[in-house]
Amino acid sequence: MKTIDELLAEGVDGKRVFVRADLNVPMADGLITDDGRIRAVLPTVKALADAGAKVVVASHLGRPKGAPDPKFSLLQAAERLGELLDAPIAFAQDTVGPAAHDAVNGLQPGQVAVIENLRFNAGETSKDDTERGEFADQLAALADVYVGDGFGAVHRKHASVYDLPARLPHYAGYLIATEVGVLKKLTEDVQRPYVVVLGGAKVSDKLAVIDQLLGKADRILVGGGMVYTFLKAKGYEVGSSLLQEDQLATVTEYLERAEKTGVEIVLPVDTLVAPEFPDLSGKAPANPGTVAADAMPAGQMGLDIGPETSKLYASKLADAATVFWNGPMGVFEHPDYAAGTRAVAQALVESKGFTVVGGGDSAAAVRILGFDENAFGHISTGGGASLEYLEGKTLPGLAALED
Ligand SMILES: Nc1ncnc2c1ncn2[C@@H]1O[C@H](COP(=O)(O)OP(=O)(O)O)[C@@H](O)[C@H]1O
Ligand SMILES: O=C(OP(=O)(O)O)[C@H](O)COP(=O)(O)O
Repeated sequence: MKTIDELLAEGVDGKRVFVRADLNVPMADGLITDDGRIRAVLPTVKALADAGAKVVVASHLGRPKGAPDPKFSLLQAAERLGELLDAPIAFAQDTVGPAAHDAVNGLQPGQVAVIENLRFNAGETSKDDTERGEFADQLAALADVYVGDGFGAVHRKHASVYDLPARLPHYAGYLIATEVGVLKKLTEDVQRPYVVVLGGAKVSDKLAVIDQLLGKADRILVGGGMVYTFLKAKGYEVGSSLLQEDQLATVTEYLERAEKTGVEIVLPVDTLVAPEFPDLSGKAPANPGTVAADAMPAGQMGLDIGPETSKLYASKLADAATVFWNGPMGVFEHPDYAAGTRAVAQALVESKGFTVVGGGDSAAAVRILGFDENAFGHISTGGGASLEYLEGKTLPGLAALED
C-alpha cells in the first residue's frame, strides 16, 4: 500500500487530490454532537493542503436512500472542517454535477472543497458493479489522485471506497495507516484474556462478526440493541426491542458453539425498559423501569443494560489483557440510558490491559460522557470496519489501496 508520505514526496502541487474521508459524525437537532471523525482526518487534509494540493474531501453521512435529503447534508461537517483547519472551505451542493466541478475548478493550490454526501447518489452504495462503476467514473473526473482515509467505511464495497481508487493513482492517508497499525496488533499478537464487548444498533451487520470472533476472543459481552436477539433466541420475551428475527437461528448456533468451544458469551441479567424510544431532542426524563432480562414485559422496549449487568460486565472486564469494544450498551444519548455505556467505559479506563474502543457512536459516547481519550489504548473511528478487520476479512477499501 502506498502511503500519503510517498505521494507528498512525489509532489502534489496544483494536483486535485480526492480524499475519501468518513465525516459520518453524530448529529442531534441538526448540530454535530462529536467532531472526532472530522478531527481524525485533519492530518491528511492539512498535509495535502500545505503541500499545495487542491483538496477535494468526500464522505457519506448517515444512510440516505440514494437521493438528496437535507437531513443528511454534509454542510455542517464541511463548516466544522473549515473551523478546525482555520481556512475557508468551498462546499459543493452536489456530489458530481456542475456544482461539484465548479467548486473544484475554483480551488487554488492549498485550498479545500467538500462535496455533498456521496450517498445522495444511488451509485455509491449500489450492489450493481456497473452502476457503481459509472458513479466512480463521475467522481474520478473531479481529481487526479485518490487518498483513502475514511477508515470507518473501508468495510463497504462502495463506489468511492472500492471502485474509485481503481481509476486513479491511490494512496493511504494517515488515519488509515494509524488504525491499521493498531488493529494489526490485535490480530497478530493478542494478549489474553481477550474480551470483546458488542452493542449498538447496527445489529444485522454486527451479529455476523460473532461467527469469526468465536474463534478468536475468550469472552464476548453483549449489550445495546444486539442483546434482544440473543434473549429472544433463548426463548425470552423482548417486547418491542430492536430484534433481528431472521438471525435467531444463527444466534442460537452461536450460543451452542460458544458452549462447546469454551468461549463465554455473557448476556445481561437485567435491562432498562420503557414503553417507547426516548425523545432525544428535549431529553425529558424517560423514567425507565428495571426488569430481569428473562422477565421483560410485552410492549416494552429495552434501552440500556441494567445496574446488575453493569456490575457483571465490569467484573468480566477486570482481568482482561486485551479489550475491543464496539457499540454503546444503551441509548446513551439520553441521560436515563447512559449508565451501562458509562460503566463499560469506566471498566476500560480501570483496566490494566490494552483497550480499544471503536465506532462512530462508541467513540463519541466516551467523549460525550466525559472520559479522557488518553485513558484508552486506542479510540478507533471505525466500528464495523474494525470488527471486520479483527475477523480477518479482506476489507474492500483497504484491498483497493493495495498496489
Ligand atoms: N437498546 C437499544 N435500542 C436501540 N438503540 C440502541 C440500543 N442500545 C444502543 N443503541 C443505539 O446504538 C447506536 C450506536 O450504534 P452503532 O452505530 O452500531 O455503534 P457505533 O457507531 O459505535 O459502531 C446509538 O445511537 C445508541 O443510541
Ligand atoms: O458509522 C460508521 O460505522 P460504525 O457505526 O460501525 O462505526 C461508518 O461511517 C459507516 O457507516 P455505515 O454503517 O452506514 O456504512
